[in-house]
Amino acid sequence: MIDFEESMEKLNSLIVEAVGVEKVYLPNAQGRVLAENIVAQENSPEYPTSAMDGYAIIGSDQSLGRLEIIEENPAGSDTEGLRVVPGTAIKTFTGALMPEGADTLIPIENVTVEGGAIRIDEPVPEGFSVRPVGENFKRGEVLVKKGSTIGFAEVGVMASLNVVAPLVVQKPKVAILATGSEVLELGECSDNPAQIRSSNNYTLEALVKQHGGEPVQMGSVHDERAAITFAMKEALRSADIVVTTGGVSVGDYDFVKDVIRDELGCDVAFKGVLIKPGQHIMVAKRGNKFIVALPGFAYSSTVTFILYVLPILYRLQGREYTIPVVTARILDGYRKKTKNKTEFAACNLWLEDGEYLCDFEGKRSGSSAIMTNMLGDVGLLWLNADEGDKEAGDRVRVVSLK
Ligand SMILES: Nc1nc2c(c(=O)[nH]1)N[C@H]1C(S)=C(S)[C@@H](COP(=O)(O)OP(=O)(O)OC[C@H]3O[C@@H](n4cnc5c(N)ncnc54)[C@H](O)[C@@H]3O)O[C@H]1N2
Ligand code: MOO
Repeated sequence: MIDFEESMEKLNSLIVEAVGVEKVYLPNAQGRVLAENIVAQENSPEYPTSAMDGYAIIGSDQSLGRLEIIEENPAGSDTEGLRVVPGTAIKTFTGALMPEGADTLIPIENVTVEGGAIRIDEPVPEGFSVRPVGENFKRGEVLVKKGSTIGFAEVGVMASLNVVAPLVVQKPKVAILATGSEVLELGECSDNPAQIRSSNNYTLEALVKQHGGEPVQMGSVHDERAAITFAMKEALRSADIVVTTGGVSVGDYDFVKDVIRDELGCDVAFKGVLIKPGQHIMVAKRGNKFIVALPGFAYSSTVTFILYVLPILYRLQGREYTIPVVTARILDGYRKKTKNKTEFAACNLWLEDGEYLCDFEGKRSGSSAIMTNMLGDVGLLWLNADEGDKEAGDRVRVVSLK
């Protein structure tokens, strides 16, 4: 077994070619990763524009006290031919272009209309309520950077630029296959008490979706060499990454590791890492496809997916990935379970008065089967192989899973 640091070096040195790009209709691009810089092709606004309902005037004319209303200028109308000359005002509404000659918008609340004129009740500073050219953005500015995840603001900014279909990164396909003769699929009837529900493949499907991949849900297969080989060959046909759970440790029915080596002829990057959970993890390549075999326990497969599959998934999208870590103060201490392994323990993690705090209240101890420890505001206390127990008040490193 190699140590955790070496496994990370080996993982990072794998060559990962980013998947392709595609154009997607803007409303459907939410959550996708942008594959181009979005550059403003115009100024916004392109012309000085009124920010209030009122009268377009020459600011210095307010000293005259009374200005003649010569025209009306609603939003969306062409201002060609409209011109404010000294002593006059053009009624102008929010969003309308400022007519030529005017430099100030006096709001309707600041004037009294008397016949065909306005009386200035409360003057405004020159330039008041006029949105200057390029207030929002200027031609040539990069407004949304390549690599950004498209959220509501990105959608809004692109819509304002008439970007109908931005170029986005294709979603890498991640095939997920659970193995185990004891596992039952969702909804499947049980015919003996030794069976358990398969949760791994659904946990991992959720993680794939959350991190920009397209899951290819393959369900589960029994611990049979031929069935595993068949399913993995199928998976390799369509997916960029094939993730399996179970069948990687030392039992007589743990065939996954053998199938990867012997039946599929993959190049194994590493098998076995000094970590808890997940020591039996295997990472391999076949051509430009990745095979990551995770241990069967629910907690182990989840943690190792986060540590070993997410970096590949991100790099396939052309994105950087580093394990998201915060420094927290531990409130109740932690007894390290291993002497020579890097340990990841599910803890509660929260922010209070600008400081991260963590504790183990409500967390169960036992085997790596315990998935309920991942519920709620969870983090992973990260202890290096050479670290020991942590006492209440210690500063610790925690992987943030928000
Ligand atoms: N003699 C040894 N026994 C074990 C060792 C070892 O080093 N020597 N390692 C233990 C560790 S650590 C782990 S982790 C597991 C990993 O074993 P496998 O990857 O071969 O996984 P399985 O044996 O197939 O399953 C382990 C466990 O997880 C349950 N499981 C399996 N699939 C699912 C699923 N889809 N959803 C939920 N739970 C699942 C399965 O029922 C088993 O209880 O090996 C230890 N043994
Ligand atoms: O690899 Mo196991 O996950 O330590 O229980």
